[in-house]
Amino acid sequence: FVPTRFTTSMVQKSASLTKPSSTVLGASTMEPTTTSKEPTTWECDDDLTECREVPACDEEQCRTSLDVRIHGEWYDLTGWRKGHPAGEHWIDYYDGRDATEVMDGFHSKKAMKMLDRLPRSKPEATKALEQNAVPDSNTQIAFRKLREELEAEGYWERDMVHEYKILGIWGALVAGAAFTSGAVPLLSTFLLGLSMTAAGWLGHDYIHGIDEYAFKLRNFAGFAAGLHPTWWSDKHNKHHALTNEMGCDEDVATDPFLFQWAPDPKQDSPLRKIQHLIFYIPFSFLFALWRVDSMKVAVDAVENKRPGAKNELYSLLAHYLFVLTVFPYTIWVPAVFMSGLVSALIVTPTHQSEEMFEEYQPDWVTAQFQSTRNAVTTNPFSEWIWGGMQYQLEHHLFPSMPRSKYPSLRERLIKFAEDNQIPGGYRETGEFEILKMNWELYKRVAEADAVPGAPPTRGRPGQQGAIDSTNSPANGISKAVGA
Ligand code: HEM
Repeated sequence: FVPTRFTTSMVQKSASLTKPSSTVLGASTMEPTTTSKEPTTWECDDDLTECREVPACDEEQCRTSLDVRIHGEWYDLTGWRKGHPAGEHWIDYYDGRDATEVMDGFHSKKAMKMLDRLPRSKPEATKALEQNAVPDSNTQIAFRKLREELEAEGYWERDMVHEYKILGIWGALVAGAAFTSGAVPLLSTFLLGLSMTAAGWLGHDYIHGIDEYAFKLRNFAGFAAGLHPTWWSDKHNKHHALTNEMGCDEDVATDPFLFQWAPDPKQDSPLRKIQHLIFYIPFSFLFALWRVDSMKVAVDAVENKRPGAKNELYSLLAHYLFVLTVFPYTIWVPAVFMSGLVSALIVTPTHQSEEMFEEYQPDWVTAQFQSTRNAVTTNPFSEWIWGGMQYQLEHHLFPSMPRSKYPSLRERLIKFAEDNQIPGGYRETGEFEILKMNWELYKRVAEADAVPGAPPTRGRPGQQGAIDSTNSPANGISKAVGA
């Protein structure tokens, strides 16, 4: 962890010369006469009466410092950002912001300990950063206390009987599908479809997990469901960090087939008007599309040398080798569509009918309560097939906690919501009622007129867009204090 600072002198020089109404011309336009080896740019006043030569800087060089607050302490992550195992786009987004909840939510004990070795922000920067950052709310502070209590009570310890039971059910379904594939193809398709949905939830558990058991099974999603762990981690953790944030959370970016709010006419689609009548078609494609995305990211991850990329690719190849050898395509293709439909019916209603946010939500805890609704299951089959997603709020607040612990959190979270006066409180609705709520939303949006200027579903700066550091609230501060 030796921090290597990016060049800042060029940035400060460039910043001091920049005027709001200036035009920047590329070197090729103005033919600079410099002999410097550094790339240069010319910056001129609007009327071109006065031009200055300024060194150009690429994205990396232009970055000043990257300061993130975690548990009340500011860390300067500038030198380390490239070392972040999940990619620098994650930490860039929190420049000048509080990242306590995402840090606690996504990381192992080992990662939390690494914090001790990271450099703290300069004291002169800290004061300015603190003034500009949104202060921690009482709800966030109370939530951190609750988390500490739960950790002390052993809520992150796995119940291995439960783990082996759910893994065993998956194995039995695959075996059942294989044995019946010749004699009873319809039953085989049904069992294989159920196994794929179950594999999706198990893979989800393991990739979120922060213990040795989960780390060992990280590639299960690739082998058993054909879903790539890094692809899933990027997409799904973004959904956890920025739940229902319009333009950032890809789980609510389902257009042009399904819309959760009336779009701008430019983003509209004729399909919207009938979305409540055809929703099951895009739902059925969920896993098929995820498999295509998984393959793309698998290759990309190997090319970009992301951690574990080769093994993740092999797990996908092993999956296809297995299903193509054991099952005829007339069984496994329909099974992919069936499992997609079942999984989409489960994942969509717990967020889509709740609050959508046009802006970044600094109080992540309150935002999770406002954007999430639990489903109350009515029978043991539902309790199993929902795969822990019925406890969506517990899962969103504590993504790395084993799912078997969620039911016992209900009373505590109800009290937490009351004590902290969270708007809407602890939200839960019967499993069929919640599906109806989702369908009614699709219908309402289908019947609404397009709204000029409505927020887009994609393309707002989220973690992936954060590499453009203009999005960073800390940008100006770092320059001002020369940090
Ligand atoms: C600033 C906000 C941060 C965000 C939003 C973030 C997000 C993430 C995400 C999404 C993952 C992937 C999790 C998975 O797929 O299992 C990850 C992994 C990881 N991150 Fe971060 N991260 C942040 C800061 C940090 C910092 C400051 C450190 C070091 C102190 C760190 C160390 C790690 C490590 C070691 C992993 C690998 C998994 C683990 O051991 O927990 N991250 N991070």
